[in-house]
Amino acid sequence: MMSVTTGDAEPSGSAAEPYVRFEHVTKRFPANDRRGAPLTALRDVSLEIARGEVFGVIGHSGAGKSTLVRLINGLETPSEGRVHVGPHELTALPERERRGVRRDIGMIFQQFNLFQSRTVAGNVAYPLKVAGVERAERDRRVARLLDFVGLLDRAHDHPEQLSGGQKQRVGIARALATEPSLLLADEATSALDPETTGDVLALLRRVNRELGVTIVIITHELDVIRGIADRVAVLDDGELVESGSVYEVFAHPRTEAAARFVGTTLRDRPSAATLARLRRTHSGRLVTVRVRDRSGFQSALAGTFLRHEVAAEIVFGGISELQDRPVGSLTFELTGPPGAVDASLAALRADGVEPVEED
Ligand SMILES: Nc1ncnc2c1ncn2[C@@H]1O[C@H](COP(=O)(O)OP(=O)(O)OP(=O)(O)O)[C@@H](O)[C@H]1O
Repeated sequence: MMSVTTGDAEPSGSAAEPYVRFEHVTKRFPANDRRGAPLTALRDVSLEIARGEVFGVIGHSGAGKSTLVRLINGLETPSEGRVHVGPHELTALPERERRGVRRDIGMIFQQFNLFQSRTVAGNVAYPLKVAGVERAERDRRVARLLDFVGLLDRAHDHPEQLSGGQKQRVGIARALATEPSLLLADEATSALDPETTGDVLALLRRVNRELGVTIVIITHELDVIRGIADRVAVLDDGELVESGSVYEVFAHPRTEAAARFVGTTLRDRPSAATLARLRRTHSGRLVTVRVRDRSGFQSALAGTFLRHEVAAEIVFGGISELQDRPVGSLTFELTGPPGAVDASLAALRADGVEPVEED
């Protein structure tokens, strides 16, 4: 492990102190032409990001994710509301001090943004040069950083000689060079294949856990959030529609927008086509139940059906894991004496399970 210090950052999970705070932030951009209405990129967004956590922001293209990042690093100012980073309220700071806050924030990008004419070591050294760090100390830090990201043996190569994943490792080393407390990752894995994405996320996890750096990761990919984030906010058309632990938001989305995101990757209700196929081979009533993270959940289900003399056959669904907790849904074909199926469903509802009858 390297000995890079990161200010007063605490290790992941131990702190609830808000580090980044949005208070009713709205960001409008002027219309493209004189007669058009201004464009609202973010509408009344409030959120808190704790020191030491990995916070994901997910949303479709144009949802306002990059605008949110640019408000955190002070490259944009809110039209309404306030943005706090650490003890500072950004809008209240003069530009010179805002630059100081920015120095404590590292950034990585989808297209890596490396200097092609500089070597790997030269890219990592660049921010240290700008900060006036003297040569010997610079060399020491660059070597430590390249060792940390596993690229010490590529120090003298140029970016064009590297794979996408390696380029992003250089990007990460460069972003960490000035020992920031916060790392902003804007679609940092979107140009990478799934396996390389996994490697880069694992590295970011180490940055968080071993160096105590708070990470805000912006993405349109659910798997990225599942792979790394502690908490997540869902942005939809400029509005923050839901936020919470990754498990809460993805296992039990409360809004249509979050459910749309989740439904595309987590196993959920059968599609219309699947349902039509199931109907052809199953004459009983089809009922879907979301898997709950509580012990004995499935035996309780089985017990309820048994008590009501209802035969329950699983015909669709599955269970996977999210943050080490079970998540998924099961579709049953239920058959039994008159009234028994309804009675068993009423018993499930009384027990807090929400069976959904497929029509
Ligand atoms: N400087 C700007 N001037 C005018 N409109 C802007 C500006 N920056 C962003 N927008 C608009 O604000 C909205 C949100 O953009 P933003 O880039 O934040 O979304 P995003 O979620 O990051 O999308 P993507 O994933 O495609 O980058 C878009 O409609 C965009 O066109």
